[in-house]
Parts: sequence; C-alpha cells; structure tokens
Amino acid sequence: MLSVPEARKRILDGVFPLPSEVVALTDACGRVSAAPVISRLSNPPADVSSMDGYAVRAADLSARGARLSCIGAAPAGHPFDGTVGPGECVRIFTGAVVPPGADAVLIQENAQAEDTSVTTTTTLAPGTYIRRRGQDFAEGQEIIPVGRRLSARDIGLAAAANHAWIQVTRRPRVAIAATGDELLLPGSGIGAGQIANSNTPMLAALLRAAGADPVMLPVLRDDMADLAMLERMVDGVDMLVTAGGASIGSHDLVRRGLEQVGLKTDFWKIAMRPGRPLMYGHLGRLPFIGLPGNPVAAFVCSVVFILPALRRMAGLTTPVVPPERAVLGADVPENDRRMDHLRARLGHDADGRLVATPFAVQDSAMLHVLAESGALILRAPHAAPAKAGDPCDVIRIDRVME
Ligand SMILES: Nc1nc2c(c(=O)[nH]1)N[C@H]1C(S)=C(S)[C@@H](COP(=O)(O)OP(=O)(O)OC[C@H]3O[C@@H](n4cnc5c(N)ncnc54)[C@H](O)[C@@H]3O)O[C@H]1N2
Ligand code: MOO
Repeated sequence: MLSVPEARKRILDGVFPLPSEVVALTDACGRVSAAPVISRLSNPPADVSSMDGYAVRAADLSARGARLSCIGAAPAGHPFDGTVGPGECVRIFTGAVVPPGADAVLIQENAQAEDTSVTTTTTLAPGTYIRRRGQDFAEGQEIIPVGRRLSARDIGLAAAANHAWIQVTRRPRVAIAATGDELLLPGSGIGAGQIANSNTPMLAALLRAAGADPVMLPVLRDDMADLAMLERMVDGVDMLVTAGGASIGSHDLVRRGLEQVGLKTDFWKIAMRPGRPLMYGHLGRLPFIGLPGNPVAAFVCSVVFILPALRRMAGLTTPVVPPERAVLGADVPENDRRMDHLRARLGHDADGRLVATPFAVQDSAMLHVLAESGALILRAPHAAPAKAGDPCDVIRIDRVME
C-alpha cells in the first residue's frame, strides 16, 4: 500500500498553480501574491520628524543654554516653505517633513517657548528624532515576494507603498459531493437509518478557511447513474472532492461510477489511519480526490492531502505545513503498518512544553472528539511504543490553514 508521503507527492505532482487576478487591496488579506509587490514610493518619502517639537540645527544648542527664533511651523502634510538658518528653528509635528537647514528635532518637553523665542539647555546629536527618507523601504524595492499568503501587515505595507490593487492567484474552486442513501440535510426530519450530512458542510468550512471557494453539490445516492451525473456538475471547478463510497462494500460505488465517465484512477487505498480507502485520479484534466465517508477520516485526509494541494494551486512555495514537536501526554502502543493520526488534546506542561494527549477512543466516526482535538499526533508506520513525556510530531489543527 502507498505511504502517506508518496500519496501526497502523487497528488501534488498532479496539481498546478492557478492563474492570477487583480483584487482591491482591502480584499487581498489571506490571498497569495502572484507577482512581487514593488514599492512605488520610499517610506518615509522624505526626512520626517518622529516627535512634536522644534526643527533645529544641532550645532546651535549648548548645555549653557540656547535661544532660538521660531520662524514658522511645519504640521504634517504642510511642509515649511523656507530654510532654517543659524539661530533659527521651526515648530514641527510628528510625521512632518524636516525643513532644509534643520538636522535634529528638539522635543517640546525640553523647550520653553514665548512668542517666537524658544530656549533650551538640551543638546542634541544631528539626526535626533528624524526618520530618514526610505529608512523603512525605498522606491523600486521588492517589499512582498511572489507566493506569500498576505497578512494584514502585508496589506498595510502595500498600502504604504501606494498600491490600491494587488495581483493574487485565483481562489481554487472545489466541488464537494457527499455520497450515501442515508444522508439528509442538517436540520431535516431524520427517519430510521438516516443521518445528517456532516461531511459537506465541514469540508466546505475547512476549505473556505484555507482560501478556497467551495461548491457544495447535492448528495449523491448510492447508484451508478447518480455518480455518472457528477461529471456534468463540475464545469469550471479546479478540483472535485467526494466523501463516502470509497471502501470495498458493495454500495461503495464512487470509483466505479466515475470510471464509467472517464475517471483515470491514480491510486486507491493507502497506508493511513484514518483514511485507508482514499482515492486519487483525474477526470479529464480535473484532479479528483475521493475521501472516505467516516467524517473524521474525511477531515484528516483533507488536512493531509487537500490543503497541501490547495496551497500548491494558490502558488505557495511550501505546500506542506511542517509538523511541530510536542511531548506525549499519555503512553501510546506500537503502531501497525498504517501511518496514524491520533486525535489529541493540546496543552502545556509546567516547563511550557507543548503536550499532546491522545484521546482514549480513536474511532473515525467521532466528531465530538475531533472537535475537542487541537492536534493530530503523527505515528509513523511500525513506530515503537512510546511513553508519556516522549517527544512526538504533531499537526496543529489551528495552524493548517496558514
Ligand atoms: N470490509 C471493510 N469495511 C470497511 C473497510 C475495509 O477496508 N473493509 N474500511 C473501513 C474504513 S477504514 C473506512 S474509513 C470506511 C470508509 O468507507 P466509505 O468511504 O465507503 O464510506 P461510507 O461507507 O459511505 O460511510 C462510512 C461511514 O461514514 C458515514 N458517512 C458517510 N458520509 C457521511 C456524511 N456526508 N456525513 C456524515 N456521515 C457520513 C456513513 O454513514 C458510514 O457510517 O469504511 C470502513 N469499512
Ligand atoms: O481509515 Mo478508516 O478512516 O480507519 O476510518
């Protein structure tokens, strides 16, 4: 059976960065830059004051006392139209351009002003309280590289560099179809043998949080004709995801149903728990991932395979968020040949170390346990038994959308 890293590599090899689009800066947070952002101005654009006070010539000041003549004012946005000569100063405010001739700012707390006369016993080194032109970034400088998930800080940076629009990769559109005769919309009257469809809304929420545009398709019944119809519902999407009908039971029809309309299966079944019956292939050019129906397996497989694929489609340079180190909060037994993903509570010990404590029951249908889990503990195939306090690798669920 294919290992988890091999399966992920096969999936990543079959998806490609999407084309770009231009969006308003205010809509760009969370999107991925598709071109480097080059600053259109220097920041600050001129030498400016970082304090409220007086623009002075440092050489005029002396500990024995100096008396300066205030020849004007420079509020932010209104540069002083003149030069500060010997024995002169200009009233200045934070962010205002330092007038020619001045080379330091005397803060007003250290000055006594009376009419146009300013006295002080403070001395200053040239450059005091002046932010130099371009000290943050220079015009023409690359300030945001291509392939970065844009944060609110990046938005501020691009705005300061005078950009109103930004080029980002298009959001991946992902069609999600759950399959199963037992599934009804959440909130329905649930009859005997029926359950509420939790996979579609859960996966749509996860993929949306990861920057995709989910397209929720209707639930497909367990029959070949319904599955064949799927092919007609995926115009314009970038990936098709199904959940359920992946295993070997006689009603598990997804693979056979899609193969009759042209699915080329790349793999089916991998050495993973939860998630053994995972499927991957292409329907024409459309990447297809068939998730197992058990909701926890569907979620974990989405984290391990779909989110990295979306990151590649978005143009991020590192598709896989690396696992973090933690210590085990309880003993774990030897693992079998399937890579395991133990649902675990996260906390900290007295030394501040991250502690991952696996839940006692690891059933892949238990959504309440999944919702309480902060992490998945990774257990390599055939890993030896491990004790509480031993180091382990974890996927932090709150970090997988990065
Ligand atoms: N004889 C075998 N049986 C099973 C095997 C196996 O290897 N041999 N594998 C097991 C494993 S592991 C998994 S995982 C499941 C996966 O099965 P399917 O992908 O075919 O999923 P279904 O049979 O359709 O459903 C499984 C389970 O999940 C519930 N489900 C399905 N879809 C939803 C949904 N949208 N919302 C909520 N719950 C859903 C469904 O009712 C079933 O209870 O197979 C094992 N069996
Ligand atoms: O792989 Mo199944 O996901 O164990 O539940």
